[in-house]
Parts: sequence; structure tokens; C-alpha cells
Amino acid sequence: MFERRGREKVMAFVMAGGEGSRLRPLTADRCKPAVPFGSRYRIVDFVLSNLANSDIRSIYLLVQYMPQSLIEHIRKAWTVSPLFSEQFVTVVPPQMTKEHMHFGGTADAVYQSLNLMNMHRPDLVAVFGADHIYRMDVRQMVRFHCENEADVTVAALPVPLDQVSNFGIIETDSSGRIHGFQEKPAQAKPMPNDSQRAYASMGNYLFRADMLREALEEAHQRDETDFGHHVLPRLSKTHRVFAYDFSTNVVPGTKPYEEAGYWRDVGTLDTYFAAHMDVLGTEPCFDAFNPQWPIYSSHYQGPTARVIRGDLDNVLLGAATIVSDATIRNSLLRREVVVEPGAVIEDCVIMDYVRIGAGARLRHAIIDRHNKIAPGTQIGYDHERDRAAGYHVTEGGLVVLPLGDVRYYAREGYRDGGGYSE
Ligand SMILES: Nc1ncnc2c1ncn2[C@@H]1O[C@H](COP(=O)(O)OP(=O)(O)O[C@H]2O[C@H](CO)[C@@H](O)[C@H](O)[C@H]2O)[C@@H](O)[C@H]1O
Repeated sequence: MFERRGREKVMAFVMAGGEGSRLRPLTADRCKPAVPFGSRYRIVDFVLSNLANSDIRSIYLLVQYMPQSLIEHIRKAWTVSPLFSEQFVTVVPPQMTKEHMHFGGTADAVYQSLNLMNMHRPDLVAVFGADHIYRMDVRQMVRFHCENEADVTVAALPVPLDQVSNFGIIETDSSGRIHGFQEKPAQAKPMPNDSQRAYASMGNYLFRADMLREALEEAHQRDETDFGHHVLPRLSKTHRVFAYDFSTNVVPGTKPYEEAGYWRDVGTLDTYFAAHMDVLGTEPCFDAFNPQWPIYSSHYQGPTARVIRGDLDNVLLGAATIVSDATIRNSLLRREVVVEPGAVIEDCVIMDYVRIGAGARLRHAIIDRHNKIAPGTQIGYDHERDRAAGYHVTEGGLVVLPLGDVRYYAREGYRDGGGYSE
């Protein structure tokens, strides 16, 4: 790992207010950063772990849409003993003054929280999204920012031309300095050295602290509320704004078989599901196991999973899950799932506290938490029948069951107030 060039003090705003409407029904009751991911994480854990592993530990999480589940998760998973840290992750809701009843956009959310900078007096402010699956050593971006004496640095990577309308698209010169920034254009020019792809913002920015304050005050005067639509296009004309090439980021402990520069937006149900398949296999393209760059999550104290006979192939099992005499392939089951005898589960993501009844057959499906699947049920075999049962079926043929009854737990113990807290 490199030495930090100076001793820049960095604080972070993590933008966690997004609705994630394309992830419905998974975001019907929670914001996108709170959506579970993998065998034990929430999406927000990736950015928070990246910041924590990069020694950035003054983190404010700006929330807005359906924040309750996210707040609970932060309280349970990210509360550090005051003995070790005065400040760690603090959740910041909109301040609800007469003037501001909610955050108008990402820039407005930071504008309303500018007073939090007074306490820390940072040199640099990181404004990062909370919606992505990736590992990143942010210190390397800080070093790049300082070496270029940048006012703003935007983390960037190439995206296929047919996806430019989902991203902020950047034009740079050979030094990496940004001369054009267009938020979600219908079309864009390809990169000079790659005719199939355009250079896109990852939604992660570093700002010189005093400059951020000035830029947001000016944006506020102009009634401009969004980094991508307003602040960055304007600053790229008047200030030193650079693109940090994410493909140069080296994360310690990355295995040779992993995809270089792995980063996924998981913006739709189909891409969210595909990212789950990326963590499976003997050589996954994104390996959850990396002791040099851990992804932190809840402090669940339950026991390991238990398999009492079964035909399992390429499966991740969460803690306290029980499988009895079932067939499971290419799937992730999170914690406290119960799979009864004769059940068949293929290409599925089964979230926490779900019970799969005896003889049920599930294929290419996501089952949100707290669902009880009755014995003999078939899901993913006949999409007409799935729709008739009220399930969501995506264009890609993925069947998604929304959150079940939150009072239902597949395993005994909760009903009398027992069980493990996360
Ligand atoms: N009012 C609010 N308060 C607090 N948090 C909020 C918020 N509104 C959204 N957020 C959060 O801010 C981040 C950015 O979300 P946006 O919906 O503004 O932009 P989007 O992700 O589409 O594009 C952005 O991210 C892509 C990369 O995915 C870039 O290419 C693009 O330029 C950039 O605008 C997300 O983490 C979201 O959860």
C-alpha cells in the first residue's frame, strides 16, 4: 500500500437517499442502499467498507426515501464503540426547515449539511454514492487529486455506448482533465481509444472543501440542486476538474481470477441478480473473501449453517440456515432460511428468514425476506401462473417476491422474544 502524500484530512458524505425505483418490489419498503446483497450484506456496506478501509472515518450518510430499514442497519452494523472512535457513521435526515422540507437533489442534500463540515475542518470532502457493488482504495484517488492540484476529482470508468443515458458522461484531455460533463445524455461520443465505450462518472467525487462550499452556495442561489445535472457541468468549465481512472485502482488482496475494476450499478432487478451470480463459483469475478479489504456488515451472533443431507452445487449459505434433504444449485441463501425436504432451488437468491416448504420448486427467482413458501409451490416454471399469483416477473424472466410479513421468522425462537439480533 502506498504512503499518503500529505496528511489531507478527508470527511465523507455518502448519498443514501435514492429510491431505486427500477429495483421494485425490493425497494417498495426500503431505499436502494438498504437492499440486501450477497449472503450477508446490504448494498450500502460496500461504500462504507471502502471508506473505512481507506481510513476515512468521519462519514455522514444522507438519507431521504424510506430510510427506516437503512437506519436500523447502520445502528446494528456500523455503530462503533465510543471508546474507539468519536465519529464514525452518522445518519443525517433532511433538516426540514421552513425553507427546505426535503433534499431537492444530491447537491442540495450536501448544501443542507454544510454545517457538518465546520466541526471537522476537512481539507477534502468525498461525496460518494451508496448504490454500487465494488472495492476501491479511496486513498489512491486522494493522491491523484492532490498530485493534479485538482479542485474536483470524479471517479470514472468506461461504459458501453448503449448505456450512456444512465450515466454522467465525461470528456477529458490526455492528462485526465475534464472539459465536458453531460448528465445522462441520449447519445455520446466514444472514448478516443475505444469506439464501443464512453467514459462515465461513477457518482463518486472528491472536492477541495472550501471550493465545495462556494460551489454549493452558488448552486443554491441559482436554484440548482443536482451534482450531475448542474454542479459538475458548470465546474468543469471554470475549475480544475479531473477524472480518476478507476481501472488504475489497486485493492490489496484482489485475486488474479477476479474481474479487474469490478463495479456494478445493480440498478435493475436483472443486473442485481446477475451481480449475485458474480460472487458464486470457485473463481468468482467478485470474491467476497478478502481479509485485506473486508466488507463489513452486521454483527450477527447465530451459528453457522447446517445441512442435513442434500444435493448442493455452487451454493452460498448464510448463518443459521438449515437445509434438510433438498436440492440447491447456483444459489445464495441468506441467514435463518429453512429448506424443507424435497425442495428444489435453482438459480435463486433467497433472503433472510424465508421458509421453503417441502417439495417446493423454485427457479430463477429472488425471494425477499420473511416469506413462507407453501409446500409444493412452483415459482419460475410458468410465468403466467407467477403473475397470476401476484409475483413480479422481469423482462429477463426473473420472478421476484416482495418482502413478506415481517413478523414471520422461518426458525423458532423469535415468537417468544428469543432469537439473535443482527
Ligand atoms: N435527495 C437525495 N438525498 C440523498 N441522497 C440521494 C438523493 N437522491 C439520490 N441520492 C443518492 O445519490 C446517489 C446518486 O443518485 P441519483 O439518483 O442522483 O443519480 P444516479 O445514480 O442516477 O446517477 C449518478 O450516479 C451515476 C453512476 O451510477 C453517475 O454516472 C451519474 O453522473 C450520477 O448523477 C445514489 O447513491 C442515491 O442513493
